[in-house]
Amino acid sequence: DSVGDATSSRRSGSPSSPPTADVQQKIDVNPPKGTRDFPPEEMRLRNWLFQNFREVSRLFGFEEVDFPVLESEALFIRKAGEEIRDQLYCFEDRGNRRVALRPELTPSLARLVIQKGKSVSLPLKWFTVGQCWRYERMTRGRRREHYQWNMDIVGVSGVTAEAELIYAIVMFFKRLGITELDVGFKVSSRKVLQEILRCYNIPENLFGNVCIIIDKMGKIALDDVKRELKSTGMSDEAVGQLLEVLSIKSLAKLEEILGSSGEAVADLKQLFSFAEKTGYSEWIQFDASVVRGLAYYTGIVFEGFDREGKLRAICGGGRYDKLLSTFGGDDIPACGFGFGDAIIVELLKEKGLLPELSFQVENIVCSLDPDLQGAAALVASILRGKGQSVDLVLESKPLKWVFKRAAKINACRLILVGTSEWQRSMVAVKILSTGEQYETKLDELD
Ligand SMILES: OCc1cccc(Br)n1
Repeated sequence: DSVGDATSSRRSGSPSSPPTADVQQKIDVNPPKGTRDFPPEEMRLRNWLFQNFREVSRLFGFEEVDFPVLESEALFIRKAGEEIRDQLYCFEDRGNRRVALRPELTPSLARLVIQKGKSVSLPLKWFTVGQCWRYERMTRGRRREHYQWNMDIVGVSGVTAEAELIYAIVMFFKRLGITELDVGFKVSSRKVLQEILRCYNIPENLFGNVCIIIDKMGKIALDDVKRELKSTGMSDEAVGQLLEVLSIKSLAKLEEILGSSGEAVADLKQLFSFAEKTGYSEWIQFDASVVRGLAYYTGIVFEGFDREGKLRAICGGGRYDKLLSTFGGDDIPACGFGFGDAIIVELLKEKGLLPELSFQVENIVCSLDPDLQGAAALVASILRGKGQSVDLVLESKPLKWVFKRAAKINACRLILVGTSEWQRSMVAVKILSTGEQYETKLDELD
């Protein structure tokens, strides 16, 4: 119906004004605030990064999926006061539907899993790399879009799933030359919070809100965190005890406080044991203050951080066992993570690990005689048919211009279609790195 809308507005709306002869007011050539263009050099880096996302996902046996950037707004409306809600890029479309540019990918994944229902066998291991949006007041000058790599495991209730996800990210870091001396993962479980809140008879329905408030620790003043916690109805004592537990950095200490019978300690001990056995325990550490800022996490949560503390969280994820059922789906356990494309590039720059990615074309083909432009196109198509890249010079240009362009596009070979050679079904070849040149029959050109 959007086409109809467009047409109807043209039919009923203002007639398009005839093209004016004078030069139009120059348009703003910058992309919208908070968004980025990807010119060739930036696009090469982005493709390199995404290729690494995809290769790690392949190594772990995950299948690629994708969803619309535009989703029903309802998918992201959660009561718990999350930042992601405040910054939702949402609007009413021409069909009077409330829609939003997705701020994250997990709700879309949950929607698709429910939609697929019994037609998909569990466990599902899906990954995606997708652009996500937030409408943030530009006062903070932050981006409004980024690309996120997500890996999700649906249908596995044990922490082997979280261990697998964290290990996938460890392998990704290793591929890029980032080591455990550069980054680490803070790991905790929302069940720690749950067990504390139960001790203080805090109602379960406040759980999400309390998590969101705690996630602000370190981002807003501690007194403001305390005030927000009290505003949920928590007593001073409960707030004090909660903050005390959240400062715990050792699993042994946590076990002293919570005992060893609870699920929180059991899950975390198992996760650390898997990390030990898989060989990445030096990458992870327990930190009770990690809760993550999304209301739907129910168990293990983790976030990647740079040990120099210069950057915001590099990635983050956790278990969200109730998300599918809150959407009306079955009660299926799930966990996953999101990994943004911007912070990692800042880290790579910091560490001097940005790759050198140059553009290269194998052949530049040109004819010096305008009557042989067609012949040059034939030579190009023969080479392309053999899987070789060709920059075909499309206008009659002096040889000096051709050599300059050959250097610019990093061409390996220059193929010249000249009048005398062509009459003998030959072309001239120049290897640009060595200067070696020779003639060859067209059908022997390889
Ligand atoms: O990490 C939160 C987020 C979501 C959407 C867009 C951007 Br930029 N950042």
